[in-house]
Amino acid sequence: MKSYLAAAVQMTSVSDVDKNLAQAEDLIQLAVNRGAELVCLPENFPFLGDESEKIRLATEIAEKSEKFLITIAQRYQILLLGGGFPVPVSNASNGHAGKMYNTALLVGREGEELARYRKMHLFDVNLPDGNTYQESATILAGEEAPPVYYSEQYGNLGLSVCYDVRFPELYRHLSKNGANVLFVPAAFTAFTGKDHWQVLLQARAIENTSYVIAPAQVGMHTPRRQSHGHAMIIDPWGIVLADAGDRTGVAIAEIQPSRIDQIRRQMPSLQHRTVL
Ligand SMILES: O=C(O)CNC(=O)[C@H](CS)NC(=O)CCC(=O)C(=O)O
Repeated sequence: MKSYLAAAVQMTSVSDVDKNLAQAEDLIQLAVNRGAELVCLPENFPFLGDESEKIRLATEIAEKSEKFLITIAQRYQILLLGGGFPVPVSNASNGHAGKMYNTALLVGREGEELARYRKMHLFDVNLPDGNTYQESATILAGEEAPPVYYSEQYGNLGLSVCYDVRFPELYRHLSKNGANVLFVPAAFTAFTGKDHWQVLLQARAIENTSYVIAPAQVGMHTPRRQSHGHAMIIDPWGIVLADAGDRTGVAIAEIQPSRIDQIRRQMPSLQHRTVL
């Protein structure tokens, strides 16, 4: 593994797929110009809007998103994570007609698929601010544990999506399988984000002595849907290395193998796990 720059993109996706992909490319270009070799896009990067429109556009969103990730990874010669987009369930005869998986896809420099993960934990929550979220109305929960992509150059990259961050056992699974860089692409609500987002991310970094790369949605998507922002990169000690604040942009930081080794020597908690 080498030292390299990683970027967590922060954007405001709306219900216009082409506009979102254009915004994503602008921000990827910004990150690449600053030297990033691994760039991560947030959950819902190609679409964030009305649920019925998402269902109507699902096939188009899925196709355009995959094509975009492949084309852009090749064009800029980067590793590119698409942090979450709907992919229609292929076998519609199994009782899940019209449902989708909230899918994260990691693509390599030649446009090759490196890893894929279907979000396991669905955000079915009524918030005290009056907003209700029923992700399971349109999304089917993934049934396979998240993968680790083992890279000689970039480290062992563990996948997850958004609400997963509240389930530490998922990250334990990743670190047990060797992950030392964890992706948490998100569209965190403004309401929960202000109190929970950074704390949860730092906890996942500290307890797994791993880097956390957390791209984010920010701002108003619809008149009722606002995201918290603060895309960030956190080191294995839990220190926030970069924070994109509350506007669109990129959080960029160096991922250093020597830092992972150092922290895992200083705080060998992964070696002290007991079976409960
Ligand atoms: O709605 C869509 O179009 C796509 N899905 C999302 O944006 C997902 C599910 S609603 N958002 C989250 O998981 C937020 C979690 C969160 O904010 C928390 O855990 O506090």
